[in-house]
Amino acid sequence: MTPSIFITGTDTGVGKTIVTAALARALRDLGRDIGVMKPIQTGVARTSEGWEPGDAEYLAAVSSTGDPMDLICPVRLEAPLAPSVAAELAGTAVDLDRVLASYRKLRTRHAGVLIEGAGGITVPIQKDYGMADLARAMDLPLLIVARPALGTINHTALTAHYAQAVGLTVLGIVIAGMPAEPGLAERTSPAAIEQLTGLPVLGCMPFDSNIDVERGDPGETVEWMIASGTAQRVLDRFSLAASGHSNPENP
Ligand SMILES: Nc1ncnc2c1ncn2[C@@H]1O[C@H](COP(=O)(O)OP(=O)(O)OP(=O)(O)O)[C@@H](O)[C@H]1O
Ligand SMILES: C[C@H](N)[C@H](N)CCCCCC(=O)O
Ligand SMILES: [Mg+2]
Repeated sequence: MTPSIFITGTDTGVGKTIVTAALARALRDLGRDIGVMKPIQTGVARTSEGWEPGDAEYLAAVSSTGDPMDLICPVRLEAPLAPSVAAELAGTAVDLDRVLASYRKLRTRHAGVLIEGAGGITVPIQKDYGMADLARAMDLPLLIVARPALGTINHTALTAHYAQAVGLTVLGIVIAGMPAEPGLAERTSPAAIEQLTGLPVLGCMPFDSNIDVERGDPGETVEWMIASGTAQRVLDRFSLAASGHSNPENP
């Protein structure tokens, strides 16, 4: 089964783009027809040649899906803020019809699509419409990307509980940027998160100094996605959720 997943994070800057790109490339390498999407990108400057590159360009470069950039990233805003706030500053509103039309088009071009949100799950896109509403409108389960450092238990549990409270299915958690020599918090948080949330930590991606976002170089993260079994665990969790069971311990 080819998955479509909405990738959210416990915060901005936690590694959603790095994880989404590596997962998309890994799933494509495993033979899955996957597209990528960054529906709303904020914090990118408009130049005389168009928009400066952002997450969408990294996702496109790493995954090589070959889709037009205006489908991968239909809405861009200059201010490095939540979409609703950035749109208001620009004197506009996020065009949700355009976002959903692009998503539907990508779904016709691929068997599955990985969608990267902006910031965390409660971030507003319009007044009274946030990332969780978008995930629901797309009818997608979530993957949560979290930091390895102290504080991540609380941020991850809050994200998971909020998502589930508004009716979203959470497939699991990927921790991004695990240091080569993890401290006590980094070593113990994954198990604590699993215990607290009842959700699986599907992988702890190592910190990779070879990642070069501007050059579209994912370092070793694609190989890690496959070799660590993380890509396969994501596939398994998606299949389980699609068959109506969200808890692998109780299939
Ligand atoms: N595994 C990793 N190894 C090394 N650096 C990482 C790793 N994961 C993330 N980073 C670093 O953290 C930065 C932020 O990650 P990323 O851009 O994926 O965050 P994000 O959650 O997508 O943020 P945004 O909300 O802006 O979309 C990256 O530019 C990268 O330098
Ligand atoms: C600009 C940044 N990199 C993201 N694209 C947007 C993050 C919005 C976070 C809003 C918030 O939670 O305060
Ligand atoms: Mg990102």
